[in-house]
Amino acid sequence: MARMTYCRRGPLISTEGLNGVGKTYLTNRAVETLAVKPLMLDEFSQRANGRQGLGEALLRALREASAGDPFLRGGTPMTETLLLMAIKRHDLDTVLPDLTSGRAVVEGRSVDTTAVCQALLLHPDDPDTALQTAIDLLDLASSYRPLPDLTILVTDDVAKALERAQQRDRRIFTDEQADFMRAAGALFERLAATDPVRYRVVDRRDIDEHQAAEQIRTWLQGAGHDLTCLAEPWQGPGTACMFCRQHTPVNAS
Ligand SMILES: Nc1ncnc2c1ncn2[C@@H]1O[C@H](COP(=O)(O)OP(=O)(O)OP(=O)(O)O)[C@@H](O)[C@H]1O
Ligand SMILES: Cc1cn([C@H]2C[C@H](O)[C@@H](COP(=O)(O)O)O2)c(=O)[nH]c1=O
Repeated sequence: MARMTYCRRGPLISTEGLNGVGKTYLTNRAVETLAVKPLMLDEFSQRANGRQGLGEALLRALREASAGDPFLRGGTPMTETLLLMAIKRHDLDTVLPDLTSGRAVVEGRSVDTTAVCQALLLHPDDPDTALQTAIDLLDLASSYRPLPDLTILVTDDVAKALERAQQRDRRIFTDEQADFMRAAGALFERLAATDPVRYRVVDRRDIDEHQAAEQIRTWLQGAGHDLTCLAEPWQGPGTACMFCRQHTPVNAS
């Protein structure tokens, strides 16, 4: 068994949840009160005309192929899955220097969204198989890049999230898109329950926005402790940490 070595890298944190659930709003409120700010990596919808580079070009290709669908569905779910995972790997590549210097990074959506949305596309009428597929897709994603150290899932009434998303984006979701969102909400919650170590869930049905932001703040503050070295997941045991370059000793247990 590999022995853990502790690393001075910053924590990689993701926020997850449905469109309009308040991930960005609540995280920004939580971060406002932190003395040391994490680097915030934009959600996809914030990137429309901003960044240049390979990640943006891949996202543009997905947008064009899906002709305005909010869930980037172009009809070839596995190809889209691999491109989405490549974008999330690209996101990680862009923040490696920050993480290496010890800074926390918060990604608005990470590979969990990809796993949930693509699993639903592959198994629209079978929630149990969709859950297993989401777990399998996360496993695939974790061979591209390390999973986040902490994932904060924000949940709420789907109808409220939908209303906020529609108002913000000035668009009406079709009934089919609203159904997809409902199914994604249920799958996010089931997926989170499979990994209580990585996930924290904040449910806006139970607490007000001040309490929710305070809860997120506490989790962000606690995320930097006892982080271990991480090798590139596609390399074998005993390879150097991708952040501090230490070699993790490999011990037979
Ligand atoms: N408690 C709140 N009070 C007022 N406005 C809110 C609240 N929560 C969210 N909003 C607003 O609702 C909209 C959706 O919230 P936000 O952009 O944070 O959602 P999101 O989860 O990041 O969504 P997406 O994934 O679609 O980008 C935004 O316009 C935001 O300002
Ligand atoms: C990462 C990712 C995103 N999507 C969808 C979800 C949203 O409808 C849009 C925009 O995302 P934002 O980050 O909330 O701005 O993209 C997806 O379907 N699959 C994914 O992997």
